[in-house]
Amino acid sequence: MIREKLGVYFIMGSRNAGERDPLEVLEEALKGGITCFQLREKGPGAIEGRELRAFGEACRDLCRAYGVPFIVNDDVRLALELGADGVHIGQDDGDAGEVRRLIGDRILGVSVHNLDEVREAAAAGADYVGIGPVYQTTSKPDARPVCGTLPLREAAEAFPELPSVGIGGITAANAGPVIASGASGVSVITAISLADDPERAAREIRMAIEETIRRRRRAVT
Ligand SMILES: Cc1ncc(COP(=O)(O)OP(=O)(O)O)c(N)n1
Ligand SMILES: Cc1ncsc1CCOP(=O)(O)O
Ligand SMILES: [Mg+2]
Repeated sequence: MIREKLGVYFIMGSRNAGERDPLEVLEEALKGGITCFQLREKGPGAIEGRELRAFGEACRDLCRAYGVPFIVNDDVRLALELGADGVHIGQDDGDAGEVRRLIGDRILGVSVHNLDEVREAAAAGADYVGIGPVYQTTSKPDARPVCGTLPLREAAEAFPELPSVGIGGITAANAGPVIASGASGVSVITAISLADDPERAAREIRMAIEETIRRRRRAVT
């Protein structure tokens, strides 16, 4: 079940780790307990072609070694070449139904911003939706305005069968309300990729969401 794999969904490209080796950062994040990884190669200095494929292969192999799904952002062809476990697309990245046909039963994630888009993603066969930016982010210059946690709550209430993740500005300190709103997980770039200690950062986010889940269980029993 993909829902169980979305808890701490780390996203990174080769340029998101500052001065550090991104593969070392990914391995530390895996040791810290991330549950899903997305290769998102964007922005200044983004690599492409053979270099990107080699980086993608190294990310994929690390994820495999830790039993964590490896998702590719935007690029269906790269995902298929790398034998990725799935693809994540946004509203401007093509038709979700067509991507579903191209990737077969691999994981399909779709970015959404309102209930109409959630409905369309579900109809196209999405396995999960990404909703955000929940909080202020510096990682996506073309992000929509901050939406807070309300769209996560609305999506969880209207489409309980479709798992969601919150994204944008999420840290261990503010992950709780995202999960409390009904999301199955949190997607994170900066709070892990630029942490002094990515392993500890990943572990702290995981502990924060597990604590929220425990509190919710206690509240309903
Ligand atoms: C899990 C997750 N949620 C949302 C996004 C954003 O996708 P998109 O809107 O297509 O923006 P880019 O990431 O392509 O810049 C995501 N990548 N992952
Ligand atoms: C890809 C994306 N989509 C919405 S916000 C965002 C960036 C999230 O990065 P960060 O965790 O650094 O805020
Ligand atoms: Mg995209």
